[in-house]
Amino acid sequence: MQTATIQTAAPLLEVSDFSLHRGAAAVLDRVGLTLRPGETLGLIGESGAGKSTLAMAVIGLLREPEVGLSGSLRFHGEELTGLAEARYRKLRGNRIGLIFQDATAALNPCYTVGAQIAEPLRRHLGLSKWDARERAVELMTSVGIPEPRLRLNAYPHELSGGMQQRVMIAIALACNPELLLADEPTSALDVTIQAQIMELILERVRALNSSAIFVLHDLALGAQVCDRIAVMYAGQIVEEGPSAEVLARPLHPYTRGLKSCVVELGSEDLQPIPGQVPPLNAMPEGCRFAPRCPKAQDVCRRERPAPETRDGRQVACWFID
Ligand SMILES: Nc1ncnc2c1ncn2[C@@H]1O[C@H](COP(=O)(O)OP(=O)(O)OP(=O)(O)O)[C@@H](O)[C@H]1O
Repeated sequence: MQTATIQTAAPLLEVSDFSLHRGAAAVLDRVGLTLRPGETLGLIGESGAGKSTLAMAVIGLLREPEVGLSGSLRFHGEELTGLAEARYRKLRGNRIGLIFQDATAALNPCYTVGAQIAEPLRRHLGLSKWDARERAVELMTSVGIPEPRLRLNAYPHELSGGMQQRVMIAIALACNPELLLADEPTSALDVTIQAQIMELILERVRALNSSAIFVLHDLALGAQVCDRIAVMYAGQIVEEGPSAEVLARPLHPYTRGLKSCVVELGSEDLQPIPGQVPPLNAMPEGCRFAPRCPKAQDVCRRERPAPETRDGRQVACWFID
């Protein structure tokens, strides 16, 4: 979709001031994001930043009373926090698809892959057994599974990791979802096929004109495959904006740190970010990055900076250059 069209379209997903607590700990702290139809967003950050937690909350797999929720998650204007499970079931696997990082764990070992691809087609689209089977063959072809008719009857363990991931992509996209959540979709795969699978997901997302959120560790990969990037640190979004600009000129000190890790990797100038992410039960009062930030002043330790619009992006820092 053209960038100008995307910018004016009504949001598909709107996350505002959204927090998620596990006990007293704010795993997500006042997160804000907007995703428009046809847009791809990379959610980038270190392990433990809260990326998967946000994806799981959007798809309704982390709900009250298991966790505490506040703020708002809207899908096509419909509030998702507090949505009845029966309603969520109509969205999940239908209008919102999900790809997990580990297909072996996500696929049911007791059912053939054909049955697992056909299930959402029958449940959400009401296809007959025969039609669902034929559509499953088409979907398997579209994700590059050779001899799909033969493989319909295979159990997950009979397929390679890459083929299992292709099956999961077929399931996630079976009902042409408007939104795809892909949580580290290639990290459990061999390096040699990671790029192929990422390319396949992007190609299918574009073909369906769907929106997608990719949960990733890698800033450079996120910038390469997504229209926009949101950088998360310790449960907060510190910077969000168009990928090329965020990568070329990061404004938040944490994004800069991530970039220097990527760009300098393998060279003698590698500059790892000093220190560690604080534990959930000991988060700093103000900016959560302050203890590791080279620019931190008293105000950073005292008060959390609100996101500010700068050069077409949102940056949460007291000292943006
Ligand atoms: N079931 C759980 N119980 C308690 N704490 C949890 C649970 N799952 C996640 N957490 C904590 O929530 C925080 C966010 O975790 P999350 O998995 O969302 O991060 P992430 O950015 O997706 O990391 P990764 O890239 O490693 O998946 C972490 O501090 C993690 O330890």
